[in-house]
Amino acid sequence: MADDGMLVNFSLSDEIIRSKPVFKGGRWRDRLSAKRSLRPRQPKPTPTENETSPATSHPAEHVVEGTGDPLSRPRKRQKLEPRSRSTPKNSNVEKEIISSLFTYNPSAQAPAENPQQDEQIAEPSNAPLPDGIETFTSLGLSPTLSSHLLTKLSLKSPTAIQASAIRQLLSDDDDAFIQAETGSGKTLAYLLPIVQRIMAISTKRENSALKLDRKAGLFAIILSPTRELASQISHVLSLILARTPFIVASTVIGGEKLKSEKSRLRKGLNILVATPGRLVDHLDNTEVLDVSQVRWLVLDEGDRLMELGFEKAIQAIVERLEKGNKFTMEQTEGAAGSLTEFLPKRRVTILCSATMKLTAQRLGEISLKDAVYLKAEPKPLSQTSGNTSSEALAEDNSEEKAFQAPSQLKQSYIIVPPKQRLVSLAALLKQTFARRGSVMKAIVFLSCADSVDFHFEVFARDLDSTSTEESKKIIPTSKQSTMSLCQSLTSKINPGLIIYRLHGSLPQPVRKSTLQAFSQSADPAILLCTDVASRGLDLPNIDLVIEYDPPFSTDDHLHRIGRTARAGKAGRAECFIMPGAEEGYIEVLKEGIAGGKLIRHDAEGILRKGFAIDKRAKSQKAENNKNGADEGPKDWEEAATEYQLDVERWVISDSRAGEMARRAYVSHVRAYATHVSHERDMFDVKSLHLGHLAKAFALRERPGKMGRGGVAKSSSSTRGRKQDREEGKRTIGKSASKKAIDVLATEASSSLNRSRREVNTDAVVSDGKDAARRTRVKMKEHMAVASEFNIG
Ligand SMILES: Nc1ncnc2c1ncn2[C@@H]1O[C@H](COP(=O)(O)OP(=O)(O)OP(=O)(O)O)[C@@H](O)[C@H]1O
Repeated sequence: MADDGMLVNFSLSDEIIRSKPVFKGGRWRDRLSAKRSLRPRQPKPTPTENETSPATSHPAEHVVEGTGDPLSRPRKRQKLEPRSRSTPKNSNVEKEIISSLFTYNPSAQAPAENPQQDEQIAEPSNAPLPDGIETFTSLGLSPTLSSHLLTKLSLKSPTAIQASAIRQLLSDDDDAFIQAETGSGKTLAYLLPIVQRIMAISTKRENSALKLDRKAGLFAIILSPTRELASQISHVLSLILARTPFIVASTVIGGEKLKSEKSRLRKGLNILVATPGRLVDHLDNTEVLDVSQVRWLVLDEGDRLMELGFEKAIQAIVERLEKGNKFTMEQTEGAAGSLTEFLPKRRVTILCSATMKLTAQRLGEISLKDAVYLKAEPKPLSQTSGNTSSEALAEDNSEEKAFQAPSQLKQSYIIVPPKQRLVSLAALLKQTFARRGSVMKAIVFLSCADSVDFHFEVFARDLDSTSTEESKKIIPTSKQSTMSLCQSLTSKINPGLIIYRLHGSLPQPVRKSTLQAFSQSADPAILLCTDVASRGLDLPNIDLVIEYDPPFSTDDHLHRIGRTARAGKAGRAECFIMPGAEEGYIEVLKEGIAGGKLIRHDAEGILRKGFAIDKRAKSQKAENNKNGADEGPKDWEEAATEYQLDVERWVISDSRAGEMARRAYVSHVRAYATHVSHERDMFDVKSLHLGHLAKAFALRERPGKMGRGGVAKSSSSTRGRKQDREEGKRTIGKSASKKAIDVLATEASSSLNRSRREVNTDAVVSDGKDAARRTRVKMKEHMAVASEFNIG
């Protein structure tokens, strides 16, 4: 198999090399063949510098692996690793042969677009309405609540979706389907009318037979797909309820002992924010949880609830509420002076989603009855509500509008060949944070937890010149840490850059504190994360979202980029695309753009800017040159190469780093195989150039063993290592590697299907304590998988 520019470097340690065995006895022919079988194979002669092909990459010559005839490829150019800053000039260290970042890269097929597009920014589409159109009071909220929103939350006027939802939910008891862009204020759109109507009881309580307090009954349940989102909703709720301490809200979302949740439920509460699995658990096992008075069931991030396999759990919850609801229309109608006079006469279900997917529609079918479809549009408000959800869905589908992002969000993509991915990400981040104050926070989405961990270490790594002892004292880097100084990207101008990591495999308290620290950070900060942070999270001041690994579905893309440009603010999003089939995704990205245009960037431009050698560095180099010291990089290409080599050396010399890199690589390839089926022609794991991709993980060879377990075991025994190496060799062959990918793809999808099935069935069918405990354990296990791979 041609390795296409990647050379395999096996270095055998002394342990591996044994003394030659002596063969005695038997026939001489047998002894000879035994000796031969132990003799290592002679490597193919390496071409000399003179024999190598020219360094230039010619698009016409390039053959993408798996699609062309390897024999017709140009011969590989081998590059001798340039001396690093830390390598003395006269060192005797053997020069390594490595593949160059800038040769044999596939070229983009998409034509370059007009660079002037950068200038265009559309009017915000998710901002609060301009003064004078609507106020919270004009929508029917009490002056007390409205003035609280203004003084404590600085909310002057509602957004379009809030205007239509608040008016509807205050005056009618119909079910509702709220669909609006990310960052358009959907949380307050459903919370405010609920709180207003519960508060109304207290204002009239002189007339009422009952007193409104935590024991008065549980009136609203809000379901969220993730704990993070549930905590956020609960936080917003606590802000709104700050002036009404007699209304009590709480959460049951797991991550703490069931006992403490039970004791909170026992004390009584009026609004409950929950994750579906945990709520089912309590409905089954916590007798004090009385749902007989529940008037509102909110399903936030409806499509995500379905994607994570909560359909059966939600069905079970809906059934329990129907069975448990003691109040009837007759009881509540005309019950003047009673507590329930101001509450809905029937249970109202509200489904919320930024995307209109079939899954959300299915959830609507099982939970909504004749729902009103509420949508924020630039149409007059009178036209935005009033449709039934089914009419509206039909209308929406006929438009075939998959999704739309906020119009002021500046969206771009960058075409990066696989070998240059790591340096391009580094360059983009360097460039982004080059000026203090230009960008405060950026989120980088990656495909899997292992990749997040690896890249966190890459960027947090201490490079000789950029970190001071003083700064290291402030934020130490430890193996367990989710936060560190971003030492390999900091510049003298922006020395306080901090990097965070977040994924579903971290313990819940760590996830919570990491998000909190990132949100509250006054310093510029980068969050590396999986899709666990893509839904519903409202993190302040996110200026840039980078999709380093493309999303697993277009909906995920919308939610990821929706972490910026919230509530009318500006924001930028950049999606990494590899040349070739992935370029088909550009058209999909264009579909999601309401105003403005999709901007194209190329790796070269980003690398040029990110690794530009400034004047000061140039004069320093000249000085070094005079003194006979290392010259350092001459231009951006060398600087980028040096950055790459530095990471590669670290991965080679530090066994832990090597293991992380291999794990990240294998997990990434596995995750790549889980793209939704209708997008797999663009994201086909079988068309990945595995050798080039390895370079993006600072690996000079692709990890050989990609089957079960993913990474070659680091066995300490010589036999084990040899065996691993041999197995590795086997998978390096073309057909073997294809097989390995097939295995990965099958493993990934079957494990996800299994997770989904088990979550679906076990979450609900839990009879007895043991079954419930088993369910919890399984849910926990599988939801971690689900959230990482983002089941579509
Ligand atoms: N009327 C308003 N005026 C100004 N800011 C608002 C208003 N309503 C909400 N916001 C702010 O907008 C941000 C986004 O709100 P929210 O998280 O509810 O959006 P969302 O529509 O649920 O987004 P997503 O779909 O991503 O979950 C929050 O920071 C919130 O404080």
